[in-house]
Amino acid sequence: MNASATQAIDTDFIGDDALLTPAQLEARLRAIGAERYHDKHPFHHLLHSGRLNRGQVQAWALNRFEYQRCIPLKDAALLARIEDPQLRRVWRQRIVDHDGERDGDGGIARWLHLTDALGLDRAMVESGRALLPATRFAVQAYIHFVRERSLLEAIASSLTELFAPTIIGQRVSGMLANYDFVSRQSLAYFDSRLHQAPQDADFALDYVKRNALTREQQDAVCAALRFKCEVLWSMLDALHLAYVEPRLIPPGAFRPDEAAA
Ligand SMILES: O=C(O)c1cc(C(=O)O)c2c(n1)C(=O)C(=O)c1cc(C(=O)O)[nH]c1-2
Repeated sequence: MNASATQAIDTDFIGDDALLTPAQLEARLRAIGAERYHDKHPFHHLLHSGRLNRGQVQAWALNRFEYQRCIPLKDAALLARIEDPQLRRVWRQRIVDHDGERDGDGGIARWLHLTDALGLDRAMVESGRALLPATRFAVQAYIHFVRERSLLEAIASSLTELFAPTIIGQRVSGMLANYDFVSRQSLAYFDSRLHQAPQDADFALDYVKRNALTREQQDAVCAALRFKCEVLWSMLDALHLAYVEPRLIPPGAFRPDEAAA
């Protein structure tokens, strides 16, 4: 689909209530990402273009760890509600990807290599005690959404991953080019995500296209993706307000100047 076709779709107002074809549903989902994914957030542009200092990058990695830590919790909540063994078999791989098969393996461990490499204290990172309150609330909102909504909406809420490979590619090349305190090795987390995210997203997209069989379900799928874009967006809003401008760091949250060695 070309860019003008993407922009032509109003992602909030969906005119009539006719059933969409699977291709039309996919086009709507892609239009939501094109408009609302967190690659449009100013904090991401600052991060990728080298305009953050080490303390600000530390704050990003520390807060993103909360998202990483909770992804397997939300996938376990989702898994617990799947009746179909075949679907459960596919979905459980997401938990393995994050937790690994043994200590030191998997996405969470790789994210901790990044926070280590950035000079953050591992116990502080793992404790979550220096998180921004809004990070905590956004991540919890995602877990609650997956627990409480229909399985179809829960699966649809993972569809932000459709848009992740592009931003990950930009992030890795941008951070390597622009920060001398970031090495290829410390960004190893993203190497795995580059092949995991498309597999996960393609599977979830195919699932929602085959299972959203009424217009109401199709609208619910679109709303789930909008919700998830808001989760990611609000996490970056919080980072921007606390660490870029107006530098309003909440009480108890990470203070870069003190921690940056
Ligand atoms: O780096 C990113 O921008 C980014 C975005 C997303 C996303 O779009 O939700 C995920 C990830 N990374 C990621 O690493 C990850 O494991 C992940 C799991 C999920 C999910 O909703 O199940 N999203 C994402």
